[in-house]
Amino acid sequence: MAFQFNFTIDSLIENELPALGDEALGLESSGKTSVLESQKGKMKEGKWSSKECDLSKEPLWGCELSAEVKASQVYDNSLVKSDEIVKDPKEKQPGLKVAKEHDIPEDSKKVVENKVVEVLPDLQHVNLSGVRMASLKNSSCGEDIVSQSLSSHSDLITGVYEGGLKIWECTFDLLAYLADEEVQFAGKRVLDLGCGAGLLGVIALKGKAKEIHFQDYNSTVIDEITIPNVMVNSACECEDVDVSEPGLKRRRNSNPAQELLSKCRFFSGEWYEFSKLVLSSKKTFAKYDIILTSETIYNPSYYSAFHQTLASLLDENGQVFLASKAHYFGVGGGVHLFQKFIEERNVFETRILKIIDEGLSRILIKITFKHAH
Ligand SMILES: C[S@@+](CC[C@H](N)C(=O)[O-])C[C@H]1O[C@@H](n2cnc3c(N)ncnc32)[C@H](O)[C@@H]1O
Repeated sequence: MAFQFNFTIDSLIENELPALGDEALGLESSGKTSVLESQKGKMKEGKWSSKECDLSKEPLWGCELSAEVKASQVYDNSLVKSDEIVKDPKEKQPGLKVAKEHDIPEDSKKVVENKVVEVLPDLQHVNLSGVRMASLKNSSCGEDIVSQSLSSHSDLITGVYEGGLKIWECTFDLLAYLADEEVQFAGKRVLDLGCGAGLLGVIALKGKAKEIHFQDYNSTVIDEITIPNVMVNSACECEDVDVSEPGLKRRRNSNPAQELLSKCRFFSGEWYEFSKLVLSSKKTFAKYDIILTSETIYNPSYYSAFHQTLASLLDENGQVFLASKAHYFGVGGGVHLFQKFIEERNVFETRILKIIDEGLSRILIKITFKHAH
């Protein structure tokens, strides 16, 4: 697949919407360069390194600490039972967006048509500015999150849009860690929780995971970004397979990209609702061996739902790899607050895997059940 970058769409958006800041356009770093743009320059080196990322020193912006968030910082110590979805009564919930499973479109060409594909080391993804631009033009249908994000000058609108239209920098930290530590996915059931672009799940797919589920709050993100990304990477993965290799058996008429895609399921919706949906799904559901999650603990008012989701969906010997900034200014969450929350609940234990100390620290942690062997 050709390497393509389309800077025209980015500049088109900037020209059409001159009053809006970089953040509103999903450009995460300070100045005019996005994390992704900086990655393009690093691409030739062919391997992830968190040190190479152009990392934002900027706090999350545009979000006032609401009364809702402040209220949710009072936690109760009740034990979470892993098989029940019990909402914390003290928690004031953001809109409980109903969860749904998304069908995988049959015509993969249609899904990626009019989308520009960019290449990162070992990965491809659709150009996000292009998707935002196209969504703006069709803003009369669906969730309309792009125009809401633009008009509110925010990458996060509680209960409306939760940030999945861009790739956040801790994703790159976790990608680097998974590669460096050669974390094994073969035969595993994996969830990319709060997936956005879904690059973590794509790496699990490439690592021959048995089953990969992708969840994002917003259905627009799943339809316009996650599914296309999984599709382009599945197709690309299959191009790399030498079918003439002796001994490589393949069913006649089988479509290898389709086979890879059939390992994937896609969900949108709020975390409590998502957990309920998969646990009650008619399709067989086995708990996840690995949950990958990046930049999902910024808002303390979601901690109860997040914790409950991990507790109800993680296999008893499973592990969660979580990447987060140490602190999210404005929203109030962060690693230390979340660790404190976990300690108080007494269900999981956490271990710090890596601290990336460049300005605002970013931290990778592993979460396992306390009783895991
Ligand atoms: C800041 S984005 C990070 C996206 C992606 N993981 C990354 O690192 O690029 C946070 C993600 O968590 C998910 N999320 C946040 N709060 C949620 C909630 N209460 N229920 C369901 N999903 C939520 C959103 O879907 C969103 O994609």
